[in-house]
Amino acid sequence: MVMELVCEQVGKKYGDSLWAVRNVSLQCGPGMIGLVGPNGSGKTTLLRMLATLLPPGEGRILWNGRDIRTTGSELRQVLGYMPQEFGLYPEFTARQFLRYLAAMKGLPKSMARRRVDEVLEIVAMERFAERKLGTYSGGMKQRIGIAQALLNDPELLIVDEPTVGLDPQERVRFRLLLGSFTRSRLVILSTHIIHDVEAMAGRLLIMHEGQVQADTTSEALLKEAIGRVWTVTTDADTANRLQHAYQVSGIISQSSGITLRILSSQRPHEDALNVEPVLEDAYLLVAGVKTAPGATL
Ligand SMILES: Nc1ncnc2c1ncn2[C@@H]1O[C@H](COP(=O)(O)OP(=O)(O)OP(=O)(O)O)[C@@H](O)[C@H]1O
Repeated sequence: MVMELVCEQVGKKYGDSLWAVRNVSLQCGPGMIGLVGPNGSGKTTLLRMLATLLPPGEGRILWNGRDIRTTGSELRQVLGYMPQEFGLYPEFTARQFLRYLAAMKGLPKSMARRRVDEVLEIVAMERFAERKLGTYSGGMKQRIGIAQALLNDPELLIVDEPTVGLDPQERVRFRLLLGSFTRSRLVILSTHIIHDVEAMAGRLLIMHEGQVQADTTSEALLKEAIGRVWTVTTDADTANRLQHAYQVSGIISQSSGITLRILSSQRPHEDALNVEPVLEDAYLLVAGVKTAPGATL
């Protein structure tokens, strides 16, 4: 089965001057791609263009070699999309809601009933299928969001910030669930939290101000960060000075002093110890983001 998504210098401008996405060129095949970047970096805009919900202002998007501007309905047949916010009808049960969406997506009635049961099973929600959506937790709602995106057994699954609002346990469950889909599909998952994709995505696209700043892998990112991550335990004044002078990826306050995790090519302090990077350090080095004080090590 061919499964290729290509972006050729794709751009989108809102109003006269704000380029939400600019000059994005990509070639994507099966597997999971993590689209990572801070809020406002253009992830949603790019995903909406890929999902045919927004026409590109510039450039072309090709699915299996054909421009989706003219063959959008073909792509929509094999597309599952879970937007950042989707409307759930609180009075519907999960089963009613999914049957309704299956009908909207044009699945024949006989097939729809079976498929609704299948997707409920995939997201492990059969037990709650007769409960009203208004009574669901955030994690349960997200599972239904994924279930609706899977109704047509999509080749291309696009998921926009699925873990926002989930508690840590729900996050882990959700990651495992998504990870199980990737084998025979192209899954694009956007997040501003690198942990959401670190174990699953073979490829990471780091977005910054509408552009793909890095097209890389977790391993390559980590490799680049070797030798550039330090910890130092010091007094409050020195810690304060270091925080202003360097990029900091973590802070812990202890009775022995304040321990900073510092990202720097050079040793930031004579007592600083070089430590092994984790993906978050590596990402912050590329993204150049200063972490707010209070972040954990
Ligand atoms: N409909 C719109 N009209 C005007 N500006 C918009 C619109 N949608 C997004 N933007 C702007 O475009 C830029 C990119 O936004 P976008 O939502 O694509 O980023 P994002 O990385 O998905 O962020 P978030 O996770 O916060 O949604 C931001 O500056 C945003 O304010």
